[in-house]
Amino acid sequence: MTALTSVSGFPRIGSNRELKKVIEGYWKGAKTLDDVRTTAKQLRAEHWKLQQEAGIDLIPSNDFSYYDQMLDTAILLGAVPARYQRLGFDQPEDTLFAIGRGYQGDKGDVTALPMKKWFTTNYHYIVPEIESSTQIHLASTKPFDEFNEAKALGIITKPVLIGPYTFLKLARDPQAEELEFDRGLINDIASVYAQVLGKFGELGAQWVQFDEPYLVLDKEDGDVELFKSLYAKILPARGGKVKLLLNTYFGHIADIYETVNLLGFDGIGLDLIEGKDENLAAVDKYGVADGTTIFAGVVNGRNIWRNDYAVSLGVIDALRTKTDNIAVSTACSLLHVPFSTEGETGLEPQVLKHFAFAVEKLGELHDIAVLADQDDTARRDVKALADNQALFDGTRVTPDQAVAKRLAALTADDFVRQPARAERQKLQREALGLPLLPTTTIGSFPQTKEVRAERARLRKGEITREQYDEFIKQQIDECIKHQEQIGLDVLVHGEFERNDMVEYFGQHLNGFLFTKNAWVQSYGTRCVKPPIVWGDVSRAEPITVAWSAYAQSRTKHVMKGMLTGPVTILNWSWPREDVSHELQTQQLALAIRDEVLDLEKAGIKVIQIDEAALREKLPLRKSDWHKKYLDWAIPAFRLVHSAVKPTTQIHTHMCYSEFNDIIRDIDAMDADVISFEASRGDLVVLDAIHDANFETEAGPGVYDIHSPRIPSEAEIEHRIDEILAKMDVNKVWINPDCGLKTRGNAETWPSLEHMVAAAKAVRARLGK
Ligand SMILES: CN1c2c(nc(N)[nH]c2=O)NC[C@@H]1CNc1ccc(C(=O)N[C@@H](CCC(=O)N[C@@H](CCC(=O)N[C@@H](CCC(=O)O)C(=O)O)C(=O)O)C(=O)O)cc1
Ligand SMILES: N[C@@H](CCS)C(=O)O
Ligand SMILES: [Zn+2]
Repeated sequence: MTALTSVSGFPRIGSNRELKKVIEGYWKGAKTLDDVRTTAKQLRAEHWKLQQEAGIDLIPSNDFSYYDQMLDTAILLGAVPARYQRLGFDQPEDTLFAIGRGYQGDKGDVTALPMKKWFTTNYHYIVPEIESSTQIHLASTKPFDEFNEAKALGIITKPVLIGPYTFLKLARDPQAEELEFDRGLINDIASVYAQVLGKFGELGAQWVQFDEPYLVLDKEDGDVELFKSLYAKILPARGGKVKLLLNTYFGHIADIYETVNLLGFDGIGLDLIEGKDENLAAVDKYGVADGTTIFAGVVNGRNIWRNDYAVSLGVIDALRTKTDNIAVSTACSLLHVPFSTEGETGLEPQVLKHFAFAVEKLGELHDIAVLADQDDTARRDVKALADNQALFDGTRVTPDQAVAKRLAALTADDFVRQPARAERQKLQREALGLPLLPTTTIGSFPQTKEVRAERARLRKGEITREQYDEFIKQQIDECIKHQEQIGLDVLVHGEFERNDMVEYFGQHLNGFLFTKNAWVQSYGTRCVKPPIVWGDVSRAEPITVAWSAYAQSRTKHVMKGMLTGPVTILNWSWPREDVSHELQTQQLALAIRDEVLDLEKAGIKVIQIDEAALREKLPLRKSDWHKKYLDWAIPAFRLVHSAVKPTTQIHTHMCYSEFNDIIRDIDAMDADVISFEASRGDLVVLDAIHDANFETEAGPGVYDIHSPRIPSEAEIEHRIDEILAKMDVNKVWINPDCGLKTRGNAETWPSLEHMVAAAKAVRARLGK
């Protein structure tokens, strides 16, 4: 019998981002809630049928979400903060959207719940709040409704839920530093999950999947106990009717595998891509309990490349020495890959044959499962295996010798900027003549419908490049005029010419390929279309120089150049798998270094090199931080800027501020200034800045740009005071959290006006 095939989760946004379009249409008043529900139902049916046709045995349900699966879980558990319930919406979707994106209208004024990165992905989840008054209970029928919906189509799905351990570890108590896992909360949560299992048993589900990616992180005191107490209560609820798959991904669970194995789950999902060696070693050491099926995650849910069947079969053969109960699975949800390669007519067939998006990965699961049950001799006759092997024989691209030569010629000095930072900071203060507490922004200004529409017209050939450039220049002019009017100190051009901060750079570099439609959900309805690293990377032409030079020519103020750094370009692209990330990042670093030096030549005195994704891709296990990442990521950043003049001020930006543990590594980037997000946790980062004697000047964001809310001047002044209590006033910059591209002009300008006024008020109080 062929091994079972299982999919952890499927993209829900739709082959043509139908879900995004209908929901955004609803928000604008152009679509009704019925339209949203109808599209959602059609998408679910379409996705289930696609998987059925591909021969998948365990097809997920409840992987669909209007906004985010973590938010759905909070709603399922009754963890909806009172302020959203008080809005009193009739329709549950309206409450859900208010939690996800905030609400300002006749029913009230609430900010959204905060978002965070979903482990090391570019997907953001909503961070649930559990207040002491929260009564955890089974509060929604969504998972059951979707199961029944599929059942009515003749498909018995495998419902998927975020597991209780991961939910609790990611939730927070708004009134406390840390969520207290007291017995009551653990019992209440476990009891809801037990009810869910029982109910699925009654409805006729055969398998239910609980996702516990948090198990791949290092364990803190009490974590293993928490996990065991939760599941000791949940597992008996199977009642012999339904099987429970404990699914893990984004790494290995070697440190808890023995415990998990002893608990008697019906299935254990292991990531055999990112956690391959450690997970295989754990299975080898502790074996597999009788009655447990290993869900072998061999099909990568985070890349776009074809699976190497020989490697996957090698993994399955190794597992077979321990158990015959194996299901072939995706290593994580396919949420993180684009929908299908169909329609990517811009790519040569010779290139496209190397790609597998979500739909193509279904075929791979099926092929691997069929091959897994054959011996070596029989496998040799299978065409699918021979065709697959051919993809991995030989070299795909001709190496670029010039790039290799340039890298080989680098010396240790190329990674060190001279003179030392303290000396540079003095020289820059004199050269730039900025006031105390200088004000600036992170780079982008609102990417309005008008800006995007003009770019769409250029793409369709409806306007010429000259007309488009003229339009962008007008946008820059207006943006500069406004910035001057409100009195910002360091100006930006606004990034109007960019579709995205990574795709745009890829479009100007050799070695990249682009898709038409390979969108991946980033948060809510927002998607990204990462470019693909196909060959060796070098700069094809100056990328931003003309725009920055134009902008500088329009003002007497300092105009900040705006670049994306090498680590972020790689992390938000689809990287090659035939060469290391380190090498690809170095190639990118040289390309961006060329751009930095050209900007300097063009008279740009302040250059920001965004490394928004540097913190995000920090390995999940601390033991991997340095040897697997920081030891090459930080030097790559230094390579980008080491050759500039002492008076050229280098800024960097990170959207994520949880870098207390790597504060010295951030300082070792040797930037002159860093700006970063400053939501709730950041007071802690300010302590770290203080304690570590952080050398880099810093701009902890003084207001949250993810919300349309306009912060008052007093509020920002208070925030600046909080910052000054922890930092040397001579090293503080005043800026928002992140770029303003997703905001509207209506809220952007008053917010910035308040920010500048607050900075001036504090300066006046300090007598400066
Ligand atoms: C800073 N962030 C970024 C991340 N990752 C990136 N790669 N880029 C980032 O900026 N990660 C963390 C954060 C938060 N994440 C995001 C992600 C996505 C957006 C966003 O605004 N996305 C847009 C799409 C952006 C884009 O590529 N726009 C194109 C047009 C694309 C399009 O839909 N075109 C239409 C036609 C145009 C029209 O008429 O409107 C079409 O093809 O049908 C462009 O500008 O040219 C989104 O809408 O999802 C923000 C933060
Ligand atoms: N310069 C970019 C950084 C975003 S992380 C922007 O302002 O949008
Ligand atoms: Zn940012």
